[in-house]
Amino acid sequence: MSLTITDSLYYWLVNHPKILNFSWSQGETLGSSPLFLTVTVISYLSLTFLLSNLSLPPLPPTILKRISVVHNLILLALSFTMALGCTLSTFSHAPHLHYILCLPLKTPPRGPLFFWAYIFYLSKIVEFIDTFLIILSGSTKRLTFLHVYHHATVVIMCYLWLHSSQSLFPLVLVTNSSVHVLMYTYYLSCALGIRPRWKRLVTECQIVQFQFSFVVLALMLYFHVTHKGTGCAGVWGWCFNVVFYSSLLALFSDFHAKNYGANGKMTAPKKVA
Ligand SMILES: CC(C)(COP(=O)(O)OP(=O)(O)OC[C@H]1O[C@@H](n2cnc3c(N)ncnc32)[C@H](O)[C@@H]1OP(=O)(O)O)[C@@H](O)C(=O)NCCC(=O)NCCSC(=O)CC(=O)O
Repeated sequence: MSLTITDSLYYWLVNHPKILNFSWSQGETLGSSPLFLTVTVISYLSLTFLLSNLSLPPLPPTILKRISVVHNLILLALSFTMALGCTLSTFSHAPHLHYILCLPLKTPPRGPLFFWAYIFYLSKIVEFIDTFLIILSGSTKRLTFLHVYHHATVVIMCYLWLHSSQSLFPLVLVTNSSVHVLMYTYYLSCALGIRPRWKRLVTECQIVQFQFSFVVLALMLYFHVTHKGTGCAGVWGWCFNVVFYSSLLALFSDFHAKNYGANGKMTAPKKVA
């Protein structure tokens, strides 16, 4: 029985023909052109700026609650599936651990690992809805620089992963999707009217994931420099990730200090379940 479940999981998340034969081809795959990326990011930023300055009346709470519940459920399920799919793909398609930290130069962006990188990229566009939920709730003070900067920049990072076959993306993808399972469970509970006591744990898991990313980035650099021959694929993406994760680590540390204070207590406590 357990063998059947494992076989089904491998079929649907790794060996399905659509996954096995996936290929990111520049300009052909949906979302793979630089124009698509530019229009997507500029539209997100413009719409966010416009809608937040229009002083729209907030959506009635019951409607907002229903939309939030559906949106958070979708992203919770998607994050779980991406973490599992990419983990299983790594086990069955990475020849050795070294491979996921240092892809050989000119690795073509195809097969299961890149399929999950592509789904992850598209999921970051779906996450734009988070921003519109904040605007539609009327709590624009929650529309922080951290939030908008993160949502706009992470899409560019995922595009670069695919475009440059960036080494180490499988580890970052699995870590981030796992943290997002926790984060969307938190948001789902809030939308259902239950405010979890473990908000701080979510923030701390996010901070640990950024710290862990630096370990992974350092390992990739080590392999790149010491690798006999050509080094690892995606060194420009590596530079982008260093800058992006450093900024997120600083912003999240600041968020942590402001929200939970130096003694670990929430500075502005809300009703908890
Ligand atoms: C605990 C956090 C996850 C969230 O902190 P916040 O202070 O934003 O959270 P909060 O307690 O005010 O959120 C609860 C409110 O959000 C509403 N809400 C429900 N679903 C939502 C959704 N999908 N997106 C945004 N808001 C949502 C709830 O109904 C509730 O409204 P009400 O209060 O009215 O009942 C934190 O660690 C964090 O990430 N803070 C940064 C802000 C942010 O935007 N994070 C997400 C993207 S960054 C990211 O994702 C990094 C990563 O990759 O890990």
